[in-house]
Amino acid sequence: MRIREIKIGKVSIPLKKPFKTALRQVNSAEDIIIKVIADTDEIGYGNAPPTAVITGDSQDSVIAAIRDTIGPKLIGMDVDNIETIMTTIDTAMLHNNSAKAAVDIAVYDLFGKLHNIPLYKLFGGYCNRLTTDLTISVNAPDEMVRDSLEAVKDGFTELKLKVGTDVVLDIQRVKAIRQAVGNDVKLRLDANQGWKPKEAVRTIRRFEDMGLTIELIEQPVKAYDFEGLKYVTDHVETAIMADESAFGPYEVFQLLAMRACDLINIKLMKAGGLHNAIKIANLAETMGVECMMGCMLESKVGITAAASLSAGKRIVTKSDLDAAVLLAADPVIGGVSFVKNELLIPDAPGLGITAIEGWQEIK
Ligand SMILES: C[C@H](N)C(=O)N[C@H](CCC(=O)O)C(=O)O
Ligand SMILES: [Mg+2]
Repeated sequence: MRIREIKIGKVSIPLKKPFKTALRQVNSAEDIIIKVIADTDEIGYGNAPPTAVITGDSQDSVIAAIRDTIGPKLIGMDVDNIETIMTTIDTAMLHNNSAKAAVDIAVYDLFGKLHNIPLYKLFGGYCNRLTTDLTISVNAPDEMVRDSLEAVKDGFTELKLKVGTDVVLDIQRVKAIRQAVGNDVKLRLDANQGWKPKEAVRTIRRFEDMGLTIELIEQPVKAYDFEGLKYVTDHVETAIMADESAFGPYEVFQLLAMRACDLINIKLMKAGGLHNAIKIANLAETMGVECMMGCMLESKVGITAAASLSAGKRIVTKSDLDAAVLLAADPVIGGVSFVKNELLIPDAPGLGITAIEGWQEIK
């Protein structure tokens, strides 16, 4: 099976509610969905939601990287030679990790189809269902309480609360939500780089003194501030997770060597795809550091790829794969299915995706 052509399309999917973090606010998921087509007419699907504030990628940069630089190098390559394909993607250009991720996911999808194996089994087959949290956007405390209660009513037992805009408000937010949802719901926080190191320590200690029982806190400080992240990790009891700091395998290697965090959030769009995400999981496992599989605001293509890796690997013990739940529509036929807070991974070959409704090629 050889790669014959790569087609690129855009989808714009409205969100059920505006998505707000300390870094950005959006009302829709703007995803690039690609088709890598083999000489057998088999299609591998991949996606790249450009998240400029986190990865530096825009729609135009993703399209140009795939169309003009990465894609042409792959035409005619044998899908069975996946190791060489992955090196070709990785070395085609610097950065542009979301574009690389889209192509990498689609090639893995084809590889799974070629060998008639679902990707979660290819990656280790540890389990075939996952529990995801649901993200609560950062808003006024009463609005976040309403959103949290609605999520619990819908069956979510783990909530990821966005904070990081104002420490005084953040304490009010978390206190009000803990009081409203009770002690059986797990609360994880994501500050999306919004705090300074000392401010983070003071705030997290307040949560601890108030007995708010926070499972983990994602990315309290700036992505580049590894020393600041370590300072926070060393000075609080609560588990600290690196997200934006934990970009690709090299950054994760550095964070692990520094013991700068307790947990790693793996995202395909930061890592540049499944190939590098596997390296991250292996590095973390070597150091005994558990991982969460996270996502951007993206279609079910990327969620299925991320869920397949998460289900395959034992070291990935947590999932923040809620993007498809936040979307008001799902154009992806096949892939993972959602039952309340559970993702069920299909046993079909590759990603198990058969079509994208309304997908239109852009030239
Ligand atoms: C959607 C997911 N639950 C999430 O919160 N991801 C964010 C970044 C996503 C974005 O801004 O599009 C995160 O973990 O920081
Ligand atoms: Mg995060």
